[in-house]
Amino acid sequence: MGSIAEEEAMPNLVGSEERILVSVRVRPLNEKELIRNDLSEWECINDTTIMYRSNLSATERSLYPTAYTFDRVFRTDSPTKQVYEEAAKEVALSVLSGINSSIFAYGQTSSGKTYTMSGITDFAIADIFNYIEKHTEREFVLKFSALEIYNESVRDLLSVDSTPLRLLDDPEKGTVVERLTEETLRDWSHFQELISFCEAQRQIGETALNEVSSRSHQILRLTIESSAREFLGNDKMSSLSASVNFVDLAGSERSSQTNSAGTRLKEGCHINRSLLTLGTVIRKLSKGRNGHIPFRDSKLTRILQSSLAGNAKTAIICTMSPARSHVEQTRNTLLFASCAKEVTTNAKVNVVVSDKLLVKQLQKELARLESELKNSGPTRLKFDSAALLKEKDLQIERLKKEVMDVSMQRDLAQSQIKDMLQVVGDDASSTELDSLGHQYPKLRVRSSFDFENQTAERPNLSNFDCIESVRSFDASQYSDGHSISSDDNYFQLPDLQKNLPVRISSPAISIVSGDAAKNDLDQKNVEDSLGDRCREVRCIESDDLTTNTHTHSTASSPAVSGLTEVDNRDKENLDLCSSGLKDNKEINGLQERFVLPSPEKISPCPTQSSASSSKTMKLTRSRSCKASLMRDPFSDWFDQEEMIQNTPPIGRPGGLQRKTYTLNYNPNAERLSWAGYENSLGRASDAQNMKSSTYNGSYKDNSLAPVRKEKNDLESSNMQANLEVQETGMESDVTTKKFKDVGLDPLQSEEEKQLEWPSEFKRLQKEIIELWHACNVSLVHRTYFFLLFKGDPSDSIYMEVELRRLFYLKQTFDQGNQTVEDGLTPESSYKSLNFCVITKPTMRSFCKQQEVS
Ligand SMILES: Nc1ncnc2c1ncn2[C@@H]1O[C@H](COP(=O)(O)OP(=O)(O)OP(=O)(O)O)[C@@H](O)[C@H]1O
Repeated sequence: MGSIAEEEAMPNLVGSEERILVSVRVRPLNEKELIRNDLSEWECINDTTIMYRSNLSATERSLYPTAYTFDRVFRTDSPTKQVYEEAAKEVALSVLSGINSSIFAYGQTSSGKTYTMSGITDFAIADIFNYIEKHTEREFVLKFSALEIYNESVRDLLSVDSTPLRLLDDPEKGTVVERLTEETLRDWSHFQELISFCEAQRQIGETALNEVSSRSHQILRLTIESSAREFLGNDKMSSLSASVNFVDLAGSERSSQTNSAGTRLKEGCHINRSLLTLGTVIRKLSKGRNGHIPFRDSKLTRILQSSLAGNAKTAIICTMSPARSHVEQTRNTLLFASCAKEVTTNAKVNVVVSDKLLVKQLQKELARLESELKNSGPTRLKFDSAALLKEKDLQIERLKKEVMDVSMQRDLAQSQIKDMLQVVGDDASSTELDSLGHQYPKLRVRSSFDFENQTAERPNLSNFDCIESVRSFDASQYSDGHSISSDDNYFQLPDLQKNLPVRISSPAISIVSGDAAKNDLDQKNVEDSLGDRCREVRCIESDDLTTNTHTHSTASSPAVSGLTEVDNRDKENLDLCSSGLKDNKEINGLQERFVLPSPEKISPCPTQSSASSSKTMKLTRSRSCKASLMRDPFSDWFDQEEMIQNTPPIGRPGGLQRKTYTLNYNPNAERLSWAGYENSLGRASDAQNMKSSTYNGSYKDNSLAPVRKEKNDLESSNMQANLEVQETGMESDVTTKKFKDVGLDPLQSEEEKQLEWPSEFKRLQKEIIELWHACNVSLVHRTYFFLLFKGDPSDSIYMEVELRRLFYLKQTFDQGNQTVEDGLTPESSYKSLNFCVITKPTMRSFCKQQEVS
């Protein structure tokens, strides 16, 4: 070993890969083996190779090698001193140079591990004391600790307290044993004293193979810190610190051979399990350190992790019996040894530097780096800054352009909102509507689309850049989770042409211009600029493309029957909803503050007139759209709370009443108007008709399609999106029962009414997203629900009802596939939903595109 002073001056801080030193020691046949005339089957043919003497059968030859080579092989007559000198000394004493080291004894029970290890420990400690005595220029501090792992519990062998100790993970030291006693070793006799104490403490039991069999893994650890005396206490002081482990493993054993039962059997199981883990760790390490190494699978491998694969020099001495009766176990030992040969560790000198010295070293390093930067810096910096400037310029240009676009969008959006406000403001000033509103607060703005018949007039999709920004919520497209905005209120709908009625000619609504390619950004920006006042457009449409092929038609046309089918399905869904919601506390908790919805709200059906209103579009189901108002929707909601609560919530005797209006957009004036509504204002008789419009169909007999009394002039003008303002009620007897059944009883408790809608709504929005992800199927039936948020709480009600339905479907879907009604499984119902949530700017963009086209 070189001078420690020299090594300290240039310590091996980097470390180097080094293979584990593996030796095999063969003990002589013991008395028992001799008595039963066991033969010695192994022969050490030289200092490094051991051979199996007997002829192997053909099968054995294919399985086992006959010769095994290791760093060193010790014959039966080799004394322990020789084993120490040649197989352990160098590794053990490297601790004096600040290098961690470990010496293991591994082998079958009664093979001589304890015999070998105790000798090696003694020799090593003696050598260490000798070294210390000779090197008076350094000051050494020796700390000794001892532990055993017995039945997977760690015990302090230097303490009489047998409480299991915990293992902790230290970022620097690795696994450490909590509260392990560390004795400062004074001299040789002190060491002998401690060793005797440990031996007395260690778990030993008698087995058929060994009268004093070690039933635990024992780890004796000696930590040595040393410093040059001349630097003691000054700035230059640094010290070396390392540990050497002497590990006497419990022996692998076969319960049949050890005749173990009860406690011994339990011990044997723990021993074998931890040794198995050790074997696995060694085997994996021998193949490189790629992949997971199960160090944490046993306390033994956890504690020895750094010795097996980290900063340590390691020697393993495998002990074996030469007896034929143990040949199988011996082969296992040799196999373990062969793997261990391939394992490398990375030992380095562990220098403990004083704080002052550390600061000095760091300052020096800093100065070096600064000078390096000065020398090579200018050219690189110049280059870097030029590239950076160019990039920034480009970025500024891009941003300027975006700002312009966004400003334009904002201006147009604001003007549109102004128009809409004006429209609704006019509405609000109408005495008639006011009175209607108070009587029937659940006003709807509905759009009816008929788009299946427009095949010939299908838009050239290339004309619809905005389509990219209005994407279908086909769950399959979202299986990878892409395209969902981080904003819960904002979704991108990738497949508009499949889901929305698109026409090039005569757009019903055409609003604002914008760069379709920047739709996403525009939408967000415009959305931001509008703030809470312009929330979003929500769309849920029911469209059975395969079964409900409707033509635009009159009430008596086949299309109507098709529509009825759709509505029937919706009714079924509502029924499902109704029955399923009964026990759902979560959902029931959401009902507060809401006027009970009518069936039409849940399953809006196209009226006859709406069915005929669009010549070229198939009307599969009416939609509900409501223009966003400038006022905060939620404040509006609260403003109108009283009105809602004072309003008979579920219709009046006489049944459903509704009226419809058409939302018309005048591209020249850039103005939206409610054509039907204006008509109705202008004609008291119409209003009267509307009021008397009664939903005659029974909820039970599937006649959900509401009767539309109003047919305005614009409906015949080939408008695509006829938005109906409908006022709904319902058969009170049927509905009250229904909604009572499902927990939507209007007679809510005061407490329930206090719950805040906005936060609930936020939560529901999140639920929609989750549902959407769960709905990972290709959809035949689709349900879209347009909802332009405004201050009218009826929107919220509508939304809520749809959500309840969703919840119910989700709930039943999650519970299994039990058929609910009419052969309709919750799964099929659930899967039949396809949700589109379209932001208002997206909608505008879409409409604008229609106008352009
Ligand atoms: N090389 C050897 N020369 C002479 N006797 C030996 C040698 N090795 C072991 N023995 C004897 O064999 C017996 C068993 O040895 P030891 O207790 O060391 O085995 P072990 O592997 O530690 O067993 P266990 O795993 O059960 O604790 C002891 O009596 C020991 O003296």
